[in-house]
Amino acid sequence: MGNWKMNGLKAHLGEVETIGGIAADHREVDVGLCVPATLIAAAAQVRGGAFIGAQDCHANASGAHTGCLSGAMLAEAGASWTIVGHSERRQDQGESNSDVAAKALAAKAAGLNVILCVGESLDVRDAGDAEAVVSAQLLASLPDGAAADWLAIAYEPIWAIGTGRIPTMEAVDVMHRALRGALASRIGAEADGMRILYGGSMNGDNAAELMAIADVDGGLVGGASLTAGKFAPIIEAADGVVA
Ligand SMILES: O=C[C@H](O)COP(=O)(O)O
Repeated sequence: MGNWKMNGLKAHLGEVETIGGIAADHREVDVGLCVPATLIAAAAQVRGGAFIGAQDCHANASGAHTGCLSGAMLAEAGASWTIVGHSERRQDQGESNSDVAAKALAAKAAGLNVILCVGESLDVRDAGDAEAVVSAQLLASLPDGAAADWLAIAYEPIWAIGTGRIPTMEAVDVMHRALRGALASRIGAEADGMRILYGGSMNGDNAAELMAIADVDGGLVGGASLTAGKFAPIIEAADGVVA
């Protein structure tokens, strides 16, 4: 899944169209782009084989929430997915774990699939507490009724986002196993099928190795999803892992 964050104008819809065409050639892989809300409707017109997603969803279905968008609005515009709980929103908008769980439930109620993000700061990583802290964050953010047919998790170490740095493959493996275990402690066997994506400086050079890790089921990709040229090798790497 690509996350365009606060990037993209109508001039960039050609990238959506090209990525949609590549997605159509890789049907074994679920490919999507979470574009700015202003582009959802137009992107949905040219999406080809790619899903279109939003980047946030309000916890309420309607009401006096100036500047916010409900799940129904996002779905009507053409989104079939939304991200909730991205670290940039947790930080910039002060979203708490319970806010994130409420947003996920509201998105599900509107028929959206959801990617719920978790991840640790560099201080937490350096202190050696990352698995415990992120597992606790996940369980505190997990909505009631969490199930693999509508919810995916994205593990994004905050210090790896947009920095070109990634954890060692071993560290990713250890974290994803821990998150799978945390999920299992709450939802039992349903955890086996829930996709856990890795995010944070994934690119065409590291995607294959990251996605070959047993409990890594895909990627949440920022910068390298902005152009078809950079996103295509990641889609191809995912297809190679599926094959
Ligand atoms: O949502 C995507 C992530 O924050 C990763 O961003 P990045 O690939 O630019 O590091």
